[in-house]
Formats: sequence, structure tokens, C-alpha cells
Amino acid sequence: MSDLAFENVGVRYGHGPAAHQAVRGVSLHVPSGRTVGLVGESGSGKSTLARAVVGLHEAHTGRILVDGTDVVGARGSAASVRRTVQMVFQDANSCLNPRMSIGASIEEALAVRGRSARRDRAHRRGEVAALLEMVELDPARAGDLPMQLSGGQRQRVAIARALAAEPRVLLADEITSALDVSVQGTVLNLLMRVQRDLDLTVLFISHNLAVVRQLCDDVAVMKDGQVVEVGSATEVIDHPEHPYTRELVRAVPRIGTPLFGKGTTL
Ligand SMILES: Nc1ncnc2c1ncn2[C@@H]1O[C@H](COP(=O)(O)OP(=O)(O)OP(=O)(O)O)[C@@H](O)[C@H]1O
Repeated sequence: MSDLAFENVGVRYGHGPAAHQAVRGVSLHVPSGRTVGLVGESGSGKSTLARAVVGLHEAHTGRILVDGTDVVGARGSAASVRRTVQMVFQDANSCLNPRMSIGASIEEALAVRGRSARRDRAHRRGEVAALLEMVELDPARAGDLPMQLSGGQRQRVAIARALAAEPRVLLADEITSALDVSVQGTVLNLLMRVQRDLDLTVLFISHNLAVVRQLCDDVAVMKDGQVVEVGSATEVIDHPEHPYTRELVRAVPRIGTPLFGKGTTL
């Protein structure tokens, strides 16, 4: 378990007058072992904020604290603290080499983190098998290529790769939105189980307020690079205070309500 805190974080793209301020003065706390949802319309800065934690973008103001250590521009021991944070993306293909078996991909993630690098082959295979089992994939499939797996299975492999690093904080960026609706639930159930079993601290980015309400303890709402409302997920979604949150909640289609005029329902 680890505590993740954003203090007055700003991230911009580009420099000078043309710079685009994607994240502006965000302060947010993701307490140890809790799951916090991050919602907001497309372009509100959710991915940028998460990517700044793992160093894919540099925050130009503020601090990002993992267990009290600032990981912005981290070097040395702070860089090793940052490695306790792993991110899973919407598109599993972005982290999987199409020519590498899924077992080799997971083994690579183990080696990068120094786990297994000096162990013998049988030991490494055992670790890969355990990770595949953890994400509910048959270890006998370790030799499969990504293309031999379904989208949901590939996302499980991406989660296994992230877990190979023994993270304490997981950033989940729209991890089911590229998947068929029928498999989204199984991947989300897996995430919930893994979070509980490993006591992970999770920042869960999603457009799906119903999922956030079910999965998350708290939720933060982002608009134009800023957090405009934060609170318990049920409270914020059931009783939104900020006009923008109300708009987001209103935009969620409800079963039985007309979608495109009379007679068309979900
Ligand atoms: N690499 C980039 N270079 C320049 N601008 C970028 C870059 N990535 C994102 N942006 C801009 O920064 C803003 C925030 O984008 P970001 O992807 O963080 O939003 P988001 O809330 O995650 O959106 P989505 O829900 O669509 O993923 C947007 O205006 C976007 O166009």
C-alpha cells in the first residue's frame, strides 16, 4: 500500500505563449489502499495528470508525492519510489510486442524491475505462470502471441505486466473502454480483486460514471485541467454539487429513457 498525493500540480504542453496548460493547480489525495475515480469530459486533463506520475510528462508546478517522496523529475532513490507506481493504458497493444510471446513479455517486465533477472529459467517461468494465474489466464498459454488472444485477454496480460513490478500504486487509464461491453465487467472484476488481494492504491480514470460509482471509494471531477469537485463516489454521483458534475451525471443515458426521441431506449 502507498499513498499518492498531488499538490498544486500543473502540466503544460509546449513552451512560451503557445504552451497549452493541460493540468492546472490540481491537488488530490489518493489514500493508501483506496480507489479514487477520475472523471471528466474528453480533453479535461485526466490522462495528462496520471502520466505525470510515472514521468511520461513533467509537472512544471507542484509536487507529486508517493508515500511522501516527490517523484517529479525523480532521480536516484526517488526514481525507485516512482517505480512502485505502474500504469495500465486503454490499448493493451501499446505495451505488448506483437512478435513476443505473452510469457516473454511478462518475463521482460520482471527482469526490468530486477525481479528474476539473476534467477534460473525454471524460476522465471514459475513467476510468469503465477502472474498469468493472478489475472485468470491459463499459464499454458504463455507461449501465445498477443494476436492469438482476445482484447480482454490482452488487457489481462497488460495488467500482469504491471503487476510484475510489484507496484503499490496502480494508475488505470480507461482500461476497458476499448473492449467489448461483454468483457468489460470481467476485466473490472479482476481489477477489483487484484486491488483487494494486493492492497493496491488505485487511480481509476473512466468516462463511465456507473462503473466509477460501483468501483471507487472517492471520485474527483476534472474540467479544463482543474479538479472542480471531489468526494465519496456515491455522494458526488448521486448528489452532484458543481454544475459541471450535474451536467456529466445528466448526460449518462439511463435504461428505459428515450435516447434519440420517442421509442428508442437503451
Ligand atoms: N502530447 C500532447 N501534446 C499536446 N497536447 C496534448 C497532448 N496530449 C494531450 N494534449 C492536450 O491536453 C489536454 C488534456 O488531454 P488529456 O488526454 O490529458 O485529457 P483526458 O481528459 O485524458 O481526455 P480523454 O478522456 O479523451 O483521454 C487536451 O486539450 C489535449 O488535446
